[in-house]
Amino acid sequence: MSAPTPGTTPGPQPVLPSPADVAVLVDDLHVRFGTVEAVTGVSFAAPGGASTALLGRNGAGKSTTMRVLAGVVPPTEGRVHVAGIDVARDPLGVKRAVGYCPDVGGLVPRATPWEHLQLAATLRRMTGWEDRATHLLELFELSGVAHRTTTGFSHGMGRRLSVLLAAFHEPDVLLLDEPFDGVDPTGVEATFDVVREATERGAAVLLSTHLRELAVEACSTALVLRGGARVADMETYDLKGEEGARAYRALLD
Ligand SMILES: Nc1ncnc2c1ncn2[C@@H]1O[C@H](COP(=O)(O)OP(=O)(O)OP(=O)(O)O)[C@@H](O)[C@H]1O
Repeated sequence: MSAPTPGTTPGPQPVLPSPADVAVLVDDLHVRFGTVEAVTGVSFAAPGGASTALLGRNGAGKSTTMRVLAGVVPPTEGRVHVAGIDVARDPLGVKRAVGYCPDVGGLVPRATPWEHLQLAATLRRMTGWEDRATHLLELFELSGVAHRTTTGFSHGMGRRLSVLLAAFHEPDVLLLDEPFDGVDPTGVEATFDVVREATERGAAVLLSTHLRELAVEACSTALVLRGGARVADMETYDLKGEEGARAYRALLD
């Protein structure tokens, strides 16, 4: 991966591997909503066993890109393969293959966390899932509310449950959109654990956030978006500390 000098225009688009060789392949993705061009020709590849942060300001196109990867929003143009599946041809197959924590919503208000897990296990025909469910509820400190409906959950509790549900079935591609939004330090640490566990078993993790420091902690590489376009593709090491903060600001301005 390469990073352009901060403040300059990005270099040429990356040379992309074959979809069979990577967990996620995005080739010249465009997404338009009427006259709004949310994503304007983004290309990147994400391998299994690695975590990639999608960084950028509000409106940069992060969530739209994540929705395409989750099979929720179709690409207007471009080629997108997730876990070997073409999202335009088989969005349902993609939905089955990934674990997706959307930036908002996704929870059933009248269901408890345990019922969410039961439902996910049933839909995915999982057996022997109870120990993992119990472990994850403890990790995210949700054991005490496992049998309470999510209606009265705080924003942070809902976010923690959404991350937990995305990771529950150990997907080959884990998509976390703004997992740290409003989440306390315990939830942040639990999310780091889930990302580490996923990459250690060979999954690809894509994590969208505008929080540079947490992206550095959670991910090994970063894709920086601005105005729907890719402006850098770099090691998160280069975004560390004061120098990293300056480099990041230069990419956004
Ligand atoms: N369904 C939609 N209809 C119209 N415009 C949309 C829609 N979804 C996204 N957009 C527009 O596309 C652009 C990119 O939005 P997106 O949500 O992908 O950005 P983001 O980087 O995730 O921002 P944030 O950090 O605020 O979540 C914005 O201009 C947004 O208003």
